[in-house]
Amino acid sequence: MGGRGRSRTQRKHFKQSRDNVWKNDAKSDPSSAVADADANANADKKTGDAERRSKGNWEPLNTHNAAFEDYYKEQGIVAPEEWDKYMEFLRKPLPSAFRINSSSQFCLDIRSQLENDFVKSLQEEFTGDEAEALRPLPWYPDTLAWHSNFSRKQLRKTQTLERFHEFLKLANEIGNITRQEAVSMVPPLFLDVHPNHFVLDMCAAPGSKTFQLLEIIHRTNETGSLPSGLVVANDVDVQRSNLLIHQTKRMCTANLMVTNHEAQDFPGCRLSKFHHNPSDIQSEKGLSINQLYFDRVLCDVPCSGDGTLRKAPDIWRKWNVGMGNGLHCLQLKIAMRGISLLKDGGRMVYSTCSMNPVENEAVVAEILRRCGDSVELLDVSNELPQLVRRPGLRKWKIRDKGVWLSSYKDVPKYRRPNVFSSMFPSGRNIVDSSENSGDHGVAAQEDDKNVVVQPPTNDTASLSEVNDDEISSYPLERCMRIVPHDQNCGAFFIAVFHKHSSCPDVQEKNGENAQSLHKSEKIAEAATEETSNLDDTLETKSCEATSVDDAEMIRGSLDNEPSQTLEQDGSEDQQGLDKKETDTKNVGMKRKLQMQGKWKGVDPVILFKDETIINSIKSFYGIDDSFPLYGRLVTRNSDNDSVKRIYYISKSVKDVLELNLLVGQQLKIASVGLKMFERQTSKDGNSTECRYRISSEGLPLLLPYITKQILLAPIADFKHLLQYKSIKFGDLVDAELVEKASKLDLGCCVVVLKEANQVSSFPIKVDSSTIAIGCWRGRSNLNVMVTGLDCKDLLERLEKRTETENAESAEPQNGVADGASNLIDTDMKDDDKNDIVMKEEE
Ligand SMILES: C[S@@+](CC[C@H](N)C(=O)[O-])C[C@H]1O[C@@H](n2cnc3c(N)ncnc32)[C@H](O)[C@@H]1O
Repeated sequence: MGGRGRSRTQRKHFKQSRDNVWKNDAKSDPSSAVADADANANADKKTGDAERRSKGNWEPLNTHNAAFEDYYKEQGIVAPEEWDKYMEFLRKPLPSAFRINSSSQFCLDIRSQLENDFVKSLQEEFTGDEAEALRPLPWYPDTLAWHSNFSRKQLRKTQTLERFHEFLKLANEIGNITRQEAVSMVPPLFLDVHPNHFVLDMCAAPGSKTFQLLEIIHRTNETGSLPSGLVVANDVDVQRSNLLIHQTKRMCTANLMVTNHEAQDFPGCRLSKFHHNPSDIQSEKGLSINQLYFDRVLCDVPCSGDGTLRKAPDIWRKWNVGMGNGLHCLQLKIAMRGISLLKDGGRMVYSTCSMNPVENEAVVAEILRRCGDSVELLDVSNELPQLVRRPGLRKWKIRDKGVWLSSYKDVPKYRRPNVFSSMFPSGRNIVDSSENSGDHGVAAQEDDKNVVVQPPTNDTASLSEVNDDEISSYPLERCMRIVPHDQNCGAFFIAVFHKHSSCPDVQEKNGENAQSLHKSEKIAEAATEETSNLDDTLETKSCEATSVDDAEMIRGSLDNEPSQTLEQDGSEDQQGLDKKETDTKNVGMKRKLQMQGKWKGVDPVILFKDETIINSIKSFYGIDDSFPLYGRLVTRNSDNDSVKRIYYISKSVKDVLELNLLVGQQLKIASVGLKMFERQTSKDGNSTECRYRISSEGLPLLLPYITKQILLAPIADFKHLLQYKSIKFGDLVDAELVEKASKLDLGCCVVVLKEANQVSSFPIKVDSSTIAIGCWRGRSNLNVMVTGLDCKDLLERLEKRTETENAESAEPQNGVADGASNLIDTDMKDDDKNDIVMKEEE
């Protein structure tokens, strides 16, 4: 079928992505060269590296940082005898990795191409280490994730490698594979997601993990049906969210909602806060939910990012202890909000791409402390056994202002607004009788923290009770730390929580005060501001890390932010689509409408109810009644006359949207739904009875229900269409196709590839293997409405299939006969090509 994942990703932002700083390093071996376009590589690099380059200064990057080495040596992050190896790997460029998108229609073809073509041909070409340079990641299910370690030099060396490089580039651009750091693929695998789950990805941009979550949600759904779950992908950064929106477009999903909130304040959408009798409202509206609770929460928080040193070596220069210390509070707040949004029985994964215990084990321990028996840190040592990981630490220290601190009692009073008891292994606060409550030291702060969550009483201790060498009492060895030298990858930290029951204090406080700052949070934020003024400032902007400073800056800019996502009508104008329609009246109208939405600068999501338009679409394409259209279409424009794009939403998304309306639009929705219909701009189109064409993203879902404007094309005509994009009826080979095509109404139509032995019967039977493309029936020709890149890819896939089928059918025969039959085939194709070109010239 047109195939989920066939729409081309717009990569404008990726093109502005982080330069591969290893490129500067003349002496290093840039073995990560194939990852140039790594979708995750998006951090701004305005600083030193850019300056150095602009001055033409290409000296190798410094991969030394004494503070970093001192810090991690003291933490015992690896055994002393491993230290040199650990550092050696951290200084090496990161091999690239990619995932075959399981939702791609060609997933199996791609896997077999890798296994049977590239792995074999590369093995023949290379020996020794190079032979291992392309291999599946053993721990990833179904051989769908791959490690590739060829240097740029190697990629130019042989034809096989050049072909492999071309394959990777095209597959990535089309959306058949996703380039993603190997360790970054791990957290979603531990989340145990099912298609019926409501999943929240709290800090989701640029979206590589969201993409994985969506793939799992869609894993088992049959052609033309949608899963009952959904993914809410949230990120505070609007620009990074736009990357996510483009990235996930390739999924062609109606089960995704993208929001822009500070994750620590993610709205709970509680109906009971707005209505005295929420159950009446709920049953009256047919809602199945009265609050946003999730079965799964992914909490991939902003972090210092030192696990990405191999990919982003500029971190060597920037790293300082303040980065981790300054993020601890925010990470904790986000994780606690995640727990409170989790259903009883639900699972949350907390992850960072940092190796720092203050961002990792300290946060995990504090969650357990605050939640008591309601939450359990799971032992997942039996899951993904092939993934090499190390147990979490139970002992660590805090470094602040050049001093090592083993316990909170060592923290000087003036540093207590910055260094919190939760950062230490015991998490113990100190009750010091010399401190009175009027003091802005820890007592006041901890009092304040208790406004949010009552810590267990044994959380405070007298000075004499606290050991110098603290060890956490929680089973933190259940956490996982992935280090680079174990399996030649980046570093990552993962902890998996199970929520047994709600923790009433946490839940209530978070729910009630979702939009406001607590006094303690204000103190923490003041402390953060102070931290950022210190020598050891928070300055990371690495790809997978965003500092508190960024979040603050972004928060400030949100109010002035224009409609930025493509989903919003404002940016449609930017794209130059149908400009004439944006007359002064409409602009005025749109402004007014925007004002009506709760979120300034964000067009509200509106249920599309125009029956005349819906009926015209339904009857033009003969959409079967079993496909629910009414109540499932949304737009970002309430003026029906100027609606250009109509999106389709799943039942789960519909429920959330309705709840959101009832609770006063708490959710700031950047993008929602699957683009299904687009207003056609062609002159022919305006003369048809239906003014909307089916978008290529929407086609896979709608295809089984279309009974009109649909054609069945044999392989020769189908290939010609892909090759020449426009074919006159007279040039089509198949007489039946010519007859049927000329009888269609002018406008959008669908062309389905006729399988070898398929008989032409209507309605056309489709399944997950059906290949179809959107076309335009003009006065005398058929025009393809698929991007050139998609045509190229699809054509190559069809050629590949034909080759395989030919090879299989020719197997018992001798080699001479094989060659002959291929030659004839090729000659015929050339004849056909000439035929068409000649006729076009006529
Ligand atoms: C580690 S990255 C997430 C990577 C993402 N999960 C992925 O796999 O592509 C952290 C993200 O957190 C976002 N962020 C920072 N502060 C945040 C906050 N307070 N609330 C929500 N998102 C935040 C950043 O914009 C950044 O995109």
